[in-house]
Amino acid sequence: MVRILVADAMSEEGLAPLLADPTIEVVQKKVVDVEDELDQFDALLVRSATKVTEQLLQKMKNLKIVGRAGVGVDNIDVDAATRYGVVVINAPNGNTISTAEHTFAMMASLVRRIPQAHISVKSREWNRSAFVGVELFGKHLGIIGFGRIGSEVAKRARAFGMHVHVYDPFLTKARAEKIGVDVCTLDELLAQADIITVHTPLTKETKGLLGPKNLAKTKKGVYLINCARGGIIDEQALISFLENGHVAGVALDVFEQEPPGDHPLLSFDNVIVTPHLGASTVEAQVNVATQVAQEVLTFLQGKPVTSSINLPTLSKDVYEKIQAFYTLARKMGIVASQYMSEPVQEIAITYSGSVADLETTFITRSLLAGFLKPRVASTVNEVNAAMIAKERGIAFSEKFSANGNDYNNSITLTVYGENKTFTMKGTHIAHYGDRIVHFNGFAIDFAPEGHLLYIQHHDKPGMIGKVGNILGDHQVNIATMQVGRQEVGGKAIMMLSLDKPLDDTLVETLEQISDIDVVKKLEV
Ligand SMILES: NC(=O)C1=CN([C@@H]2O[C@H](COP(=O)(O)OP(=O)(O)OC[C@H]3O[C@@H](n4cnc5c(N)ncnc54)[C@H](O)[C@@H]3O)[C@@H](O)[C@H]2O)C=CC1
Ligand SMILES: O=C(O)C(=O)COP(=O)(O)O
Repeated sequence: MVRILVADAMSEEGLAPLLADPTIEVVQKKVVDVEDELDQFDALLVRSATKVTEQLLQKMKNLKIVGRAGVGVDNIDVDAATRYGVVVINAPNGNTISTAEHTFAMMASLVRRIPQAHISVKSREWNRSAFVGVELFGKHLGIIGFGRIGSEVAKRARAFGMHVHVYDPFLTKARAEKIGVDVCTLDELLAQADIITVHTPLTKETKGLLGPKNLAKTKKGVYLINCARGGIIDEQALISFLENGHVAGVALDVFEQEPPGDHPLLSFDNVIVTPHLGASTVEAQVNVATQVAQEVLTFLQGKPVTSSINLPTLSKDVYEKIQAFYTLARKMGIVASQYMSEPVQEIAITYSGSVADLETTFITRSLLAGFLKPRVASTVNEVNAAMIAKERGIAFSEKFSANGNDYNNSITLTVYGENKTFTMKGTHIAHYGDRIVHFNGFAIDFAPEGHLLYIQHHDKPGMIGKVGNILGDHQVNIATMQVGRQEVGGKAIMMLSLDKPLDDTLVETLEQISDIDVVKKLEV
């Protein structure tokens, strides 16, 4: 039974596919209420309230995936999740419209002082002259961060007859032209805008982006809006610029600390606030919960997820094309790691023929995961394989060749160890399966599966018989056997597939046969 912890409030309608699955148990409780069972969950679904820290990840020993029903993953320690091999996914566009609409609602409320007027009338006052606002029409709106939400805000601003100026260092000219906005530098935006709204993620670069220096570059009487993340507008600087009257008003949906408690900003009459409500609509909540529920289900079925933060993203089509090579690569990694039972400095992978045209990042990670699995105690998978390889000082590289060298496709793996180098080549043949066609300098043809026994020996009559007799005497049945040699009477190899794993003592017995140089058990 798969167990999923839904730690923040989420739409039941969105979670329906998980709730309806009889193989899944969904527990809808806060983390603090399931402290004793944390190691029993396979998946964790959160919004922004639950902090997915390294400590929590450590406790959730069985966790495979974290689903963020929303956009921002700043409440999740993605690096730690990656290290632990936990996939992190989000629902990037389910709440875009709701947040853009909320931003607009805040903008209109801010310039027309609707919250203040509302409180006044509710207090039985009728003070029309105290609430004279300004129009949005004809005003210059500066949008910092022109992604999904920023661009939806721009569309609405244009409908209101506003001039839209955009600053986003990652925005391509082509996209800006298509949407028809004025792309400018941050300084230009700060100097021109009557209203500034921020729609970036919270990163090292955007933290305090509107701090004392940049706020000083804004027009006197500017209005500011933050429906993205607390801290993009520096709260201390904001207080100073409100106190000196430079900033005419502020609308905040988000805070550096949430909830903000008794924050000084809350004392200003011209600061209007909501408790992180950007995504809080029925529609957005159904959208984001549906997206993460579907993705988690897909993931638990062993299929590729499309909105992962720490995995290469694959479409279903691409996944279907790479799946065979993904499996072949994994097996090659497992075999190579056991054969090269020594410290390794570099792994070079060459993709040839049809596989060279595919998205190979995932295939490479699969190979690395296979290679590292016997060497590391912790979970290793596609999520953290590249990171673990780097941590262990194992460099890896990919090369591509259009020519498959007699094969429609092939993956050649070269492992550089401290004392030796090992090469193997594998191919995937439709309706036949995975085959290793070169092994350690020998042409051969075997399936990388099950209990394999590799023997390197001198090409002499009777060698196969000697091995066969010993295995037979110990009730070990040989399922298949492939042989290869470099030249008559030279070095030769046998690759045996056995019906059961071999005891180490038997390996030692085989090693003692004269003319046998190497015996390796390879378990795939
Ligand atoms: N208040 C709420 O309830 C919600 C808040 N959000 C927040 O809104 C923000 C935007 O979300 P989306 O538009 O979906 O994200 P997005 O990823 O589509 O857009 C972010 C944009 O910011 C730009 N950017 C990154 N660094 C920048 C920098 N230093 N200066 C200027 N631009 C920069 C990126 O190029 C990108 O175009 C996020 O912080 C998200 O967490 C999202 C949904 C709901
Ligand atoms: O999606 C986002 O980034 C949000 O900020 C929404 O947060 P929430 O899911 O409403 O806690």
